[in-house]
Amino acid sequence: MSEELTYAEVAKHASKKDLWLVIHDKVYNCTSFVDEHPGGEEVLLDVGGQDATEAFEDVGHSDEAREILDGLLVGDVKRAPGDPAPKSGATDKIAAGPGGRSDSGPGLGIAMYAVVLVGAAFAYFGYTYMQSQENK
Ligand code: HEM
Repeated sequence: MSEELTYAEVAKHASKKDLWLVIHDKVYNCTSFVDEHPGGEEVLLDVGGQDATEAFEDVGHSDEAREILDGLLVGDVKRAPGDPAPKSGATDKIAAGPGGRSDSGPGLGIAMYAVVLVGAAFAYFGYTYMQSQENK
């Protein structure tokens, strides 16, 4: 038998001493696990009282991690209209880490080429201008 909890109810449990997470529409009480989490307490606190489905899945947690989840189950979440959609939370920061930064790499590369080209063009025209002045 599992309890049905509203989103508003889950949102009340967002502190380190009382931490619930929603993953795949199920509510987990992670209070006892915060200190043991191999990924650190910070990421769990970031998504405390919220939907952590995306954050949890983005990391690609092992089956072992999923077994731990089973032991923390409190109940099912009952979504009401206007409840927040699943969000990625802390994973944004992780995605923007070494892997995420490479995404902006190609864009920056093109910008760098443009700067070099424009610089070279200025240098060329400046040089020819000075030459023409000298020849006067
Ligand atoms: C109650 C929910 C969670 C449980 C039971 C859990 C459990 C675990 C476990 C057992 C590991 C070790 C690696 C593995 O077995 O996959 C791990 C690693 C990790 N977890 Fe979680 N996790 C939870 C939620 C989250 C959330 C919401 C995030 C948010 C981003 C997160 C981020 C990470 C990261 C970044 C690692 C990698 C740590 C490393 O390899 O240095 N976890 N987690």
